[in-house]
Amino acid sequence: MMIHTNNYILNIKELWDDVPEEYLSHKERYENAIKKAFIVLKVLRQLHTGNIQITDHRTPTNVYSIQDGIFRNVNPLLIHIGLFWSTIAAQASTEQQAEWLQPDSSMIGTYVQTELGHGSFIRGIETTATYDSTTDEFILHTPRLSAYKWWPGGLGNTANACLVMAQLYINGTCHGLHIFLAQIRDFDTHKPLPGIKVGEIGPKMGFNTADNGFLGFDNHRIPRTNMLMKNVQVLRDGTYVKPKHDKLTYGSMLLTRVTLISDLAYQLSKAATIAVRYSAVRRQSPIKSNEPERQILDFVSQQHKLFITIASSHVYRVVGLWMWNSHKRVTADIHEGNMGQLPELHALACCLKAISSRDASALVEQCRLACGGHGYMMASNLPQIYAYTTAAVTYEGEYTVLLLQTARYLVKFWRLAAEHKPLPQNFAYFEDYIKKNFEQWRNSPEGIIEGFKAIVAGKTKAAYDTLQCNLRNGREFEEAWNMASVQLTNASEAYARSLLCEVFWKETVQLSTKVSKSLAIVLEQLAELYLMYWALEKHGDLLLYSTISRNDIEALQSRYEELLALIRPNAVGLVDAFDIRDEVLCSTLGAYDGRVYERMMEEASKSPLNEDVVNESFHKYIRPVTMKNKL
Ligand SMILES: CCCCCCCCCCC/C=C/C(=O)SCCNC(=O)CCNC(=O)[C@H](O)C(C)(C)COP(=O)(O)OP(=O)(O)OC[C@H]1O[C@@H](n2cnc3c(N)ncnc32)[C@H](O)[C@@H]1OP(=O)(O)O
Ligand SMILES: Cc1cc2nc3c(=O)[nH]c(=O)nc-3n(C[C@H](O)[C@H](O)[C@H](O)COP(=O)(O)OP(=O)(O)OC[C@H]3O[C@@H](n4cnc5c(N)ncnc54)[C@H](O)[C@@H]3O)c2cc1C
Repeated sequence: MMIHTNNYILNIKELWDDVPEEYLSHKERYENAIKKAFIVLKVLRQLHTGNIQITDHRTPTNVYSIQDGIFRNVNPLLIHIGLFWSTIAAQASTEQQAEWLQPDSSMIGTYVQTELGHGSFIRGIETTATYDSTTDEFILHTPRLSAYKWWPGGLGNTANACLVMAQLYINGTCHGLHIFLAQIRDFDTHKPLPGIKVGEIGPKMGFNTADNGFLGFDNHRIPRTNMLMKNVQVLRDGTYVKPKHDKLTYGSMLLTRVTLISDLAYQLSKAATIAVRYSAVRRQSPIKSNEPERQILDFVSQQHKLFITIASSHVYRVVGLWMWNSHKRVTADIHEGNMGQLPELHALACCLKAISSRDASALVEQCRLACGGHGYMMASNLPQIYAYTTAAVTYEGEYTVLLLQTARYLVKFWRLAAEHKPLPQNFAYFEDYIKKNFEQWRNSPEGIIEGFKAIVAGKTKAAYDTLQCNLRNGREFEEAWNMASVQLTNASEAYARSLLCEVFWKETVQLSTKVSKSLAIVLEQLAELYLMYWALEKHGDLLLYSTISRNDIEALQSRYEELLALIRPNAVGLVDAFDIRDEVLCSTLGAYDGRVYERMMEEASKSPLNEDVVNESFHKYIRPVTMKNKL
């Protein structure tokens, strides 16, 4: 059968709610989501086996985007699809993959790493996997409460299998963290297997259909061959065969951090679409006293809040793709045994994941605020998009922790520069900074990119100098590092900003040669706006570390305001171009037809509190008090 994915899925009635999910209980929400998840999974399986074929162009992001509309929240199978299978595909041996990656597999899995006591510092994970050579098995064990797994999506009620991160012990020697496949529930009855304590962790700020769970093992045995053995092996006699790089086990986190950048771009495009369309419909006060009320989109301060969101969505889409391609290249190299590019990829993924999630959640919240009171309604969908987006600042590596990873990389290159040792081309600007080879400031995108590099160099130098000073004062390295950590994270943030500006500008200029002149103009305006916005936000840093002057900053401000005016006529067209269907956007404020007030009233009529003209609580609680008072 040939189908168009969007139309096919959108026409499955059971996927769409009559009652908005906010009115459901915690339990009902899960049950509703799981019903939909398995309808979607069935379609995905049919696509995989070729039983149905698609006629539309499909990328991982837009399949995911349809799901976003269906669930309005999170697919409880998100981790099964996004992390469980991909980790097996990346880290299991060929034989294991042949056995486990069957399209009709009974396994519903999740990725189980974080514990009650440890999330960021994964070397501190306490779950153990001890090899028993007499039975050729690993014994999974949770030694204490803090070692309980806590958070994995889909674990609470749905998964019957999982990939567990645990400390590997062989003959009393700990070999560090490894990944094991463990069945946790019976495939037929779904009851937890003996030795497994599993459940759901309760309501959260968002992700309430994600079925996050806890898990403890009481000496639970699995076959030796259930350790993921592509990069590392334990042989039958207990011999440990080391991996080529000891962080290959962390590969799933690396891949997810890369993927997340594009997902955040998509969340931004949803928020921008809602807020810009609403701002074109909403009128509030005249600008000149003799005029009718104006669309709030005509207020320049409103444009300042919204156009940066449109631009940032493009930035993260472009940079997300750039990172995806780098990841593909580096993975192919690793496959050939060459690990040389892995540290750079890790450093880039860490700071870009950190900054993209932080920017995206701040901008989604800005869009919500830009919709005034109506943005506070769940029916605007902005609160849900915010709750979803802000979680990404924490999961898959907490913001500060990831910035500190990138700082390690920057400090290494600064040390080379300080010791006048050869530097790779992409860090040549460290040497220029040391030699005070400062470029004359240019008020142009290229000038801003150079300026941002000067900030990276200046902030890395400041952090490095503080680190050295702490060491000279007799501190241990780790303590000296902790004392310099505010400056180290600042340097990492600056590095991410310089990358975002440079990659986005270069890619846009290239793309502009391939599209119509009129489109090229708009794309370049957006890219320029992005660079100007951040130059103005960081003008204090530019004054500290580059040759920018007060006059230059004033000129940048004027150009920025000029760009807002130039983009204004295309603002609605730009968000329409994100091409997000109403069913996926799920917003009374952001629908394509602009019937904002009608839709708000329609949604309000669905409130169970409007079912009865007089709610029964009146008779139970209100009347006895108010009538008594009257007597
Ligand atoms: C369309 C699809 C949309 C996708 C949407 C996805 C939605 C997802 C939903 C939510 C799912 C969430 C899942 C999770 O959260 S899973 C749990 C994630 N947990 C974390 O990320 C923990 C963060 N902590 C860490 O990663 C590590 O603890 C940390 C890196 C901080 C430190 O590790 P460790 O202590 O082992 O490191 P060391 O200090 O010993 O060594 C540091 C050196 O190691 C290098 N390194 C670290 N990580 C990596 C890596 N991944 N790859 C390569 N190299 C790595 C690092 O550079 C250091 O090197 P140097 O010593 O040379 O500096
Ligand atoms: C919605 C959601 C879904 C999740 N899904 C999964 C999942 O599917 N599977 C899974 O295994 N896990 C999952 N997690 C867990 C997630 O990966 C962790 O919460 C995350 O890695 C952060 O760890 P933590 O909670 O221990 O925070 P902590 O590390 O305790 O952080 C608390 C604070 O301490 C600071 N801090 C910690 N260490 C340092 C340091 N070295 N230097 C400076 N500051 C530091 C942090 O910056 C932060 O401010 C999920 C979490 C959420 C919120």
